[in-house]
Amino acid sequence: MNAIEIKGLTFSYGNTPVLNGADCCVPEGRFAALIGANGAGKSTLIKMLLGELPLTGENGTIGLMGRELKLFDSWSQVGYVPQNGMASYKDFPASVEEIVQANLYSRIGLFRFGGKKEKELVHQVLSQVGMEPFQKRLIGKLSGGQQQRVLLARALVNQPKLLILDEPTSGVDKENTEEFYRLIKKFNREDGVTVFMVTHDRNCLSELTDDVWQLQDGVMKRVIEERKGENHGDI
Ligand SMILES: Nc1ncnc2c1ncn2[C@@H]1O[C@H](COP(=O)(O)OP(=O)(O)OP(=O)(O)O)[C@@H](O)[C@H]1O
Repeated sequence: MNAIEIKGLTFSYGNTPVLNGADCCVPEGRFAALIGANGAGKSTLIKMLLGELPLTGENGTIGLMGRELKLFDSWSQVGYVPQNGMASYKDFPASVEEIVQANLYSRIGLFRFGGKKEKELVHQVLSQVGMEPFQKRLIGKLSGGQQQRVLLARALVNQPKLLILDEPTSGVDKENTEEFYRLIKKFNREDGVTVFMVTHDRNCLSELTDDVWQLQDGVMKRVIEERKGENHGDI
């Protein structure tokens, strides 16, 4: 089964076309990267995948986990890590554990507090990403790299089958970037989570990914795998 299947996807902001018949598929269990120049439409494509931008019959089709997007309702199977997720929320009044637990709302209910089981899940996933010691800290008081690890824990707390990341290490230092990559590689290789990651960091491609897709002129093509160890720098 394909975790993601995109066929003939088109999208315009007003009269400005961004996607122009994009096709792509990510089989279950794979680690795929999406690369492309600034403004190529990568974030637009991610927003369409997440149902944040409208998809009509004329825009082509998107399948998630074998279901058409408009019929898809298993959103707890999809984890999402945005770019610089907490950068604009320096004073956000929530602790690390509250941020992660909030993503369990579909099982807890919006106006209820989590029980022992939910708290255990939160602590378990924070410990997997090395952030358990920070669980009581306010999210806005952590470094960018630490915040991204918390957002990874938040995405993983529902044990998703598909993890979508939009430039998750942008603005994060080298050491934290490597740690972040080590974590997602582990979740992909050991737990079988399918990964679809937008990135400008070509150095990570050969080490991490099974497939690399490039978005250019509104269409997607699979590009030849990078050779391990070659340094192509940023796109
Ligand atoms: N809400 C919007 N309204 C109008 N145009 C938009 C909107 N969002 C993005 N665009 C335009 O659509 C194009 C694609 O933007 P998008 O953010 O998807 O590119 P990207 O590949 O993610 O870029 P980057 O690598 O810089 O993050 C750009 O030309 C951008 O200016």
